[in-house]
Amino acid sequence: MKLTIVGTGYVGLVTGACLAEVGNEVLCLDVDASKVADLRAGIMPIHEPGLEALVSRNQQAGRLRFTTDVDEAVAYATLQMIAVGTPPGENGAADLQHVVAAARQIGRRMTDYKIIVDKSTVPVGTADKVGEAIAEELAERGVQLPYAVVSNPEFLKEGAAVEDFMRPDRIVVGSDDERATQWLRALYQPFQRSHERLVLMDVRSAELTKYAANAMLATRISFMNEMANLAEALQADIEQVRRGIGADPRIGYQFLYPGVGYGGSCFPKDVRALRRTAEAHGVQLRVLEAVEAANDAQKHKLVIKLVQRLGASLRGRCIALWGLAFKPDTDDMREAPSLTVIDGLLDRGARVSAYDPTASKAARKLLGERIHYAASPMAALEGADALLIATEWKEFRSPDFDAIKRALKRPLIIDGRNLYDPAYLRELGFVYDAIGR
Ligand SMILES: NC(=O)c1ccc[n+]([C@@H]2O[C@H](COP(=O)([O-])OP(=O)(O)OC[C@H]3O[C@@H](n4cnc5c(N)ncnc54)[C@H](O)[C@@H]3O)[C@@H](O)[C@H]2O)c1
Ligand SMILES: O=c1ccn([C@@H]2O[C@H](COP(=O)(O)OP(=O)(O)O[C@H]3O[C@H](CO)[C@@H](O)[C@H](O)[C@H]3O)[C@@H](O)[C@H]2O)c(=O)[nH]1
Repeated sequence: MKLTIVGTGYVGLVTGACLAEVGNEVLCLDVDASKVADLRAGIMPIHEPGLEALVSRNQQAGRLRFTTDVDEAVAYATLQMIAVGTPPGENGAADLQHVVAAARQIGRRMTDYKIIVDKSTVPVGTADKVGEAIAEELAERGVQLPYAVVSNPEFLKEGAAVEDFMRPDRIVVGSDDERATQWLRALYQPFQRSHERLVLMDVRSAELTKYAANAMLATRISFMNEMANLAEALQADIEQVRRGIGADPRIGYQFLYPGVGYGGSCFPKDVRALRRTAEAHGVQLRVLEAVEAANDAQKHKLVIKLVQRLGASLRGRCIALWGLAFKPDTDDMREAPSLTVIDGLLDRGARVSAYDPTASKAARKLLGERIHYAASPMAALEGADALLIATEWKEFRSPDFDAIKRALKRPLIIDGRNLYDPAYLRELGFVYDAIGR
């Protein structure tokens, strides 16, 4: 099958490469000419495990191409998948300008039946807006052509995006058009050989499903962060509590890790956008209000703990920070909790020496030279008064604690990801503060 992907970011590029991998011919369109030039030259715009090899293999096989030419992209395929960004607008609602622009550029050029697939995360009613934008463009041209708008939200996680796409738990397709449904069923057939994964529903329900899923996961995290704060006050250990509740199959183990708050390009913006949607329809989402407030507070937790140890002013102090990316295995800095930690440290007069295996370049774009970017975990510790951990990269899990102790001015570790055994670290002579234990 031939298909066009509009927007070659995290979702568009992974979707394009994975759909090419199963034999489709995919043309990825982007307005960012330098991104397209890099991709053509084999340079990946993002760090995502397995992606580079996948892109390169399918490029070489001629199944995956990149372009900035909108005429070519619209003419290329019946299936036009929109995977452009939907960043938060002024009041937190999803900004749909890129989605609508993508729809208009299709409407302006199409000459036959098109299926427009919304893969971007978009509020309920967006498929109608996309349909209207296309209808307006067609009317302007004085032509009548058939088209369908389908909602097919994406559930991949950064850091595991290729794996998530290739082995989906479910594929949600919201369609009110039988012909379009059949196309989508055929497109996803290779991903459901062992059992049916397609969850078919109406368009509006599919749009809401995406937000409901992210809101539910964000709720679990904020709930656990609050339980962790309570565990600290009660001298209980949240890690033991986590195992105790996760064993209940009704609860399960996943997404129960307390930490420095959720970040990334999805949970914060999607929780906010869902709240705005609800407000616009006169519905109060009290739970999500609290989820967001709890998360905002949690992002300050590391600095609060540090201040409890070193005092309110951090002037003259150097603080080492391990981890900048919002989660491991990505270089994405969008809404990374580390940014709140860094602001808190700099505001109190500290110098920050940070190490991240992949995200330093992306962090530098946001922070410039306000912090020092160390070349290795150990280099970040030289002369530092304490070590803070914001991201659970694998390479931080089993460090040389003797070397850490020698490098730090005082043996103080404040761990926002509960990587180590508190009893063991105290035995080694560290002052070790974690989350909820
Ligand atoms: N990042 C994730 O893990 C993830 C997962 C699931 C869903 N989503 C959703 O998918 C959407 C895309 O997210 P992302 O992280 O991939 O965004 P991104 O910012 O990484 O990529 C978007 C791309 O679209 C391009 N673009 C913008 N307007 C365009 C146009 N008119 N024509 C062609 N290209 C255009 C941009 O240049 C950019 O390269 C968002 O709605 C997001 O919420 C993201
Ligand atoms: O137990 C947990 C799990 C996650 N997090 C944090 O939550 C954030 C989001 O993590 P994760 O969900 O793994 O990454 P994303 O790439 O943001 O993926 C989410 O957002 C995507 C975009 O909508 C969806 O497609 C995915 O299904 C959804 O998991 C990160 O800051 C994590 O550190 C925790 O604090 N505790």
